[in-house]
Amino acid sequence: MPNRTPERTARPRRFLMCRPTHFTVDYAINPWMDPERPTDTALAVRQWEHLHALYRRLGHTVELIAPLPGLPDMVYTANGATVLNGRALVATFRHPQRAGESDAHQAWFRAHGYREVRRAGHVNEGEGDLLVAGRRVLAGTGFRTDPAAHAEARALFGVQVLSLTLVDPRFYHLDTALAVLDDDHVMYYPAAFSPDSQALLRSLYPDAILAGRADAEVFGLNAVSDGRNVLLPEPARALAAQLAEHGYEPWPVDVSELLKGGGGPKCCTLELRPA
Ligand SMILES: CN(C)C(=N)NCCC[C@H](N)C(=O)O
Repeated sequence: MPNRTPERTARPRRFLMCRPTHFTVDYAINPWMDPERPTDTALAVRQWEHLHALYRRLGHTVELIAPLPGLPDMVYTANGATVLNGRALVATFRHPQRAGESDAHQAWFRAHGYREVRRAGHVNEGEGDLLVAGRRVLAGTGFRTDPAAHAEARALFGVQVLSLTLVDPRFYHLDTALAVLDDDHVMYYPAAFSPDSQALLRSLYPDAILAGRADAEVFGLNAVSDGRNVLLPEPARALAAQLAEHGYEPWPVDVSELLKGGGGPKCCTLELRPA
């Protein structure tokens, strides 16, 4: 715990979300998905609506992309692109089941005046693996995004891109194991990373909040921060308490239905960073 709790400041954000109208789990591309387990689309929609309303209540702007039939994972907009300084690097998905989402995102960014919209030339699952942290991008690899995509992001965005290797298949995207809290503060679950990546994270963020296994396993790190308010899955109670000790305001949200697809609040939220 810090000696003096710092004052945290919220910055209004612009997010892209997709209503889970067609949400279901009828294939398994991550260890959380079980097509045998029933899903309740109406409940997923209610949980999503609560998340959407909470962003608006906290003063954020939410834009919407239309859900398409046959793309049940489209609710996880974080995977559709990475957007920085008005440039959108649109995802190229590892699994064919999600490939159709790339066209939908590309069309959305083109229609909304982004100054550069580029389709990734390598497997790149958007903000699932490329997290903007101030003037750098933290980039995950190991299960989904190809390391070559990190170099492509560096070239397009012109910022430092640091590669981090994930080693536990349950934490298959970087945003399941690490959340950016503000430009220079993060929280993460060390065991999800290779020893080299753990050492890099320790040196970059000596005052990071370290999540325990129980909180990581309920997707507590799949969180969205505006610099002060942090939305995270409701069962991650110890992590919420750690956030409060560090001056953040935790907002527990019930995303139990959306977790059946292997995604939480962050997965449902792509940050748009205009020029
Ligand atoms: C935090 N995560 C993992 C995300 N950013 N996205 C969720 C993607 C879920 C989808 N069924 C898949 O496996 O691709």
